[in-house]
Amino acid sequence: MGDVLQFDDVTVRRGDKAILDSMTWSVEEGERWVVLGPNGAGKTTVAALAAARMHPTGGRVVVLGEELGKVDVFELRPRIGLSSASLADRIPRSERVIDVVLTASYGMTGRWRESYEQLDIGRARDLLAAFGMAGFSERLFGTLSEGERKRVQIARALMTDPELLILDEPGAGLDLGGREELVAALGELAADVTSPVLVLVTHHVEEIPPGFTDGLLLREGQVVAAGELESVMTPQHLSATFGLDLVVERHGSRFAARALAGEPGVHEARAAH
Ligand SMILES: Nc1ncnc2c1ncn2[C@@H]1O[C@H](COP(=O)(O)OP(=O)(O)OP(=O)(O)O)[C@@H](O)[C@H]1O
Repeated sequence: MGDVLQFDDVTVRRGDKAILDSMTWSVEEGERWVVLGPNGAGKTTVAALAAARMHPTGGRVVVLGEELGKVDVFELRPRIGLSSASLADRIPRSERVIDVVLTASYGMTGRWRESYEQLDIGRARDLLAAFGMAGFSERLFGTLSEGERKRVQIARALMTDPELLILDEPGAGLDLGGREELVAALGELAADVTSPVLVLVTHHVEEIPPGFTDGLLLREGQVVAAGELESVMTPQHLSATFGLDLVVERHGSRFAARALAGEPGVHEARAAH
């Protein structure tokens, strides 16, 4: 039984389609998960369930010890940090960066706690600095680059000091430098024992930060593999997940994948095994 997340036989239906199909998954304290799969695999659906933003059609979802459907989600949500494209779309472009981060804590308390004002501002500044955004506090959110916005969103998601942090495609739309900066920042977060449990949704194995411990591979609403990254990140599992023959390489703490097709040298190397 996962202390942090427990999905038992979870199904989500939309019309006559099961976008998640009998999914079982456990997440424990201290783990750092990556949820990997192609477009339409059900990753965002998993993230929305884990963040208590959606209820399952069937089965049981337990988040931080509370079963969805039996808990007031408005009490549960402040314990979960979420960064996603749909939440980002709701951030006013005219809001100052420091306020984007600070308003996460208003959401938690539902009111402005005068006596905590300086503490909150200090925390927001520290979080922005941790994600390389120290000089951006007074800028308007709408004037930031895509990569800068992603980093502000993660700082915002951490503002309430959540027990669980869910990042749905934080690397989407970033250039190579932006991606590498994000991966490094998430690697630092993963290495910090005081960090919340992390769940990172991505399409790309190259975006898995160092220090991530576990992987959930999804295809068409079903689990292809789940467990320790070492055992999950095989060419067989990833090929089944993405529906094409893949070569998977590990360089230190990072992964890379590419299609086997058009790689005769690789074919020969594999045939020789
Ligand atoms: N409200 C809905 N009605 C019908 N189908 C839906 C609905 N929401 C999601 N789906 C479908 O469910 C499937 C899974 O969607 P989901 O967004 O969870 O996938 P994903 O793995 O996050 O995809 P992507 O990588 O493209 O963001 C998709 O085929 C999507 O079209």
